[in-house]
Amino acid sequence: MIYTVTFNPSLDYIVEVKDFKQGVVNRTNDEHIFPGGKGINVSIVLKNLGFDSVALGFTAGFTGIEIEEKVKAHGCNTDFIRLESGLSRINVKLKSNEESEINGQGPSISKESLDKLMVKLEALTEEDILVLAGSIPTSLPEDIYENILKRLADKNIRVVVDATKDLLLNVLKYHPFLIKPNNHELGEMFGVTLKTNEEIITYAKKLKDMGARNVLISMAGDGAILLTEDGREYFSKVPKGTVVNSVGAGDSMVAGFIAGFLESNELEKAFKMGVATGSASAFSEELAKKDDVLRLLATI
Ligand SMILES: Nc1ncnc2c1ncn2[C@@H]1O[C@H](COP(=O)(O)OP(=O)(O)OP(=O)(O)O)[C@@H](O)[C@H]1O
Ligand SMILES: O=P(O)(O)OC[C@@]1(O)O[C@H](CO)[C@@H](O)[C@@H]1O
Repeated sequence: MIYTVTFNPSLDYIVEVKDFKQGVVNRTNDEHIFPGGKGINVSIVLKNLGFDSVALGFTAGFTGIEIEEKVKAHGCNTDFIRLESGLSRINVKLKSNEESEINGQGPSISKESLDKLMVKLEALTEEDILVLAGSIPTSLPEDIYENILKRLADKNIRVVVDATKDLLLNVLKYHPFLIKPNNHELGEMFGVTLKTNEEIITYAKKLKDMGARNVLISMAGDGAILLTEDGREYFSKVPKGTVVNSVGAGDSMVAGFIAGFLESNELEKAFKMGVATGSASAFSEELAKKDDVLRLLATI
């Protein structure tokens, strides 16, 4: 089974405002509320591609109940831990001349609740895939992903991590099967600005040297790069199309990669499927649907 963990789920409030102006009352032209958080997005897209998963994580308050209902409405299995207090966050995604995001901090997670998650994770076996994705609420220590992988280290679970900075760097010694920073996040990790594909490959190799098995670098409309554990390097352009909503495109890429790998057992095919799925999400209001993914896959 595939398990996704979202420490900090959200309701994503996507609002479109023509010519947004600061300091005045703006009115929306269009608005949507989607369940969000990176692991949840991975679970939804996996389902759209025909793969079951279990969405794990923490929810709180009425927003948490709504998130869980919406995730279930997509046909996903959920096993969230309900927190005693607080509210799952509402993340605002403002689409105007530019795209801006305001992501909330999320509720506090107590030690008891964290222990409940660990019990669930310790039941995983080498047959399973674990996806750890997204930020963690400020109440949790920065080494939480690292601690999870440390405790699961002898289980041979294939782990996918989509996180930034130290949250990602600290897990590399546990040899995650796949990591997927974007090119900007990769630069931030090393305190540099990366401009060319050669520079990006140089720094992606450092992540491999630090322990990652396969490193997938997304570069939005500029393409994607995969470095595989057996030393191969792939570059792919992305399909052409109109970007409608890029929220969750990176998570969709992760889901597409996992689906492609489970279908073919081939990293190159997984890579292409990842790119097609990321773009299918970017080109639609909601997350990628299978028909769109297959149509784009044929062009890669
Ligand atoms: N302008 C675009 N044109 C085509 N495909 C795109 C575009 N932007 C994103 N994508 C698709 O989505 C994938 C992931 O994009 P991106 O690099 O923006 O990830 P990300 O920064 O993790 O995204 P997010 O945080 O918004 O989920 C790309 O590899 C590509 O397949
Ligand atoms: O604050 P985080 O956890 O880094 O990111 C959360 C988030 O921006 O990521 C998803 C898109 O990738 C959205 O559904 C969600 O709102």
